[in-house]
Amino acid sequence: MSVIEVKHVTKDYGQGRGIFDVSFEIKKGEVFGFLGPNGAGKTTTIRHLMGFIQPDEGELYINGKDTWKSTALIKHDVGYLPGELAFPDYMTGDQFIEFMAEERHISDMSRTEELKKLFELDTSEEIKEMSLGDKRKLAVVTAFMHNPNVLILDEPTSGLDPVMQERFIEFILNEKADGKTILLSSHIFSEVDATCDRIAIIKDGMVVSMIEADQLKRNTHKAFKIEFSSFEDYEKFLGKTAFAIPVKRPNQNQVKMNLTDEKMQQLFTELSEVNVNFISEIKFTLEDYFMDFYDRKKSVSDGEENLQYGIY
Ligand SMILES: Nc1ncnc2c1ncn2[C@@H]1O[C@H](COP(=O)(O)OP(=O)(O)OP(=O)(O)O)[C@@H](O)[C@H]1O
Repeated sequence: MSVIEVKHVTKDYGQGRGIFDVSFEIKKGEVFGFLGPNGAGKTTTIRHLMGFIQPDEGELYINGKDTWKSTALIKHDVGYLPGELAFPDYMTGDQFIEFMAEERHISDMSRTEELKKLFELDTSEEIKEMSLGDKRKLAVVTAFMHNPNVLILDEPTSGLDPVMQERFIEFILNEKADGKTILLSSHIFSEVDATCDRIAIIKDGMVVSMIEADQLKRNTHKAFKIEFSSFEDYEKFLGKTAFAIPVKRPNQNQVKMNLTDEKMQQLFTELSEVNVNFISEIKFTLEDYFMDFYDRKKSVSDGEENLQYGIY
C-alpha cells in the first residue's frame, strides 16, 4: 500500500497560480524527490499534505488517513520540516526542545540527544541569537525527535553548510534504510540524486514528469560529440552515415548524436572511413533533465533541443 497518496489535487489561487490535478503516490520505504522552479507549487502541495490547506478538488492521504480531516493524527505519523522556519524567539534551543517533547509526550530523550550530536547542535543559546544553519538544525531535531515513519522535507538543507548538507544526506539514507517513507522537495540536484528512488518534476502547478532515478543512471541511450579532422571528413561522414544526426556544427567539424550501446560497433565502422580528432560522451545528469523542463525557452543552438538523451 502507498503511504502517501495525492489524488487529483487542485488549488486554484487565480491567474494561473496554485496546483492543478496533481497526483502521485509514495510507497513505504521510498524516497520521493519533488523538484521544480520557484513558484511551481511544491510548498502548496506539501502544505496540503500536512492538512494546513483544504484542496478545491481531490484528496490526500497519509497512512490511509485523509490529511484534511485527520490533521492531528497526521502530525503523529509525520516529521515535517518546513521551508520557512518560525520559532518562538524568546526561548532557548533547550526550552524549545522541552516544549516540543511535552507536546509530543516524549519522555525518552535518547533519540533527541542522538540527533543533536549528529548535527553538532548547541541548544543552550537563545533561538533569536542562533545562525540560520543552527535554526535549521534545531528544526531538524524537533521534526524527527518522535521518530516518525513519514518524513516530509521542504528544502531541508537550505542554510546548512556543505558538511552539514552531507550529514543530512547520510541521515536521509539511514532513515530510508530503517524503512521510513520520505518526500523531499529540493533545488539541490546532488541531494536528490544521492537519495531519491523516484523524482517528480512540477512546473506551473502541474506534474510534468515522473522518473525512476535508476532510469537516468542505467540509461543505455547515450549522447556523443564527434569532431572530425577536416571539413571533408565531416561532410564524408554526413553523406554516408545511417544515423540521424540532430546537431551539426560545420564551422567546428562537429556533430552530436544519440546512440544505444548496441549500435556502437556500427558507429565505429563508419568512423573507420574518416579521420576523427575525438569522440566524447556527453554525460547526462539529473540537472540536464531538470533544466529541460525548467526553461523550455532556453537558448539552444544547432537544434540541440532535439538531443533527448534517450529519456522518454
Ligand atoms: N495563499 C496563497 N494565495 C495566493 N497565491 C498563492 C498562495 N500560496 C501560494 N500561492 C501561489 O501559488 C504558486 C505556487 O507557490 P509555492 O509556494 O507552492 O511554490 P514552490 O514550488 O514551493 O516555490 P519555491 O521554490 O519558491 O518555494 C505561486 O505562484 C504562489 O505565488
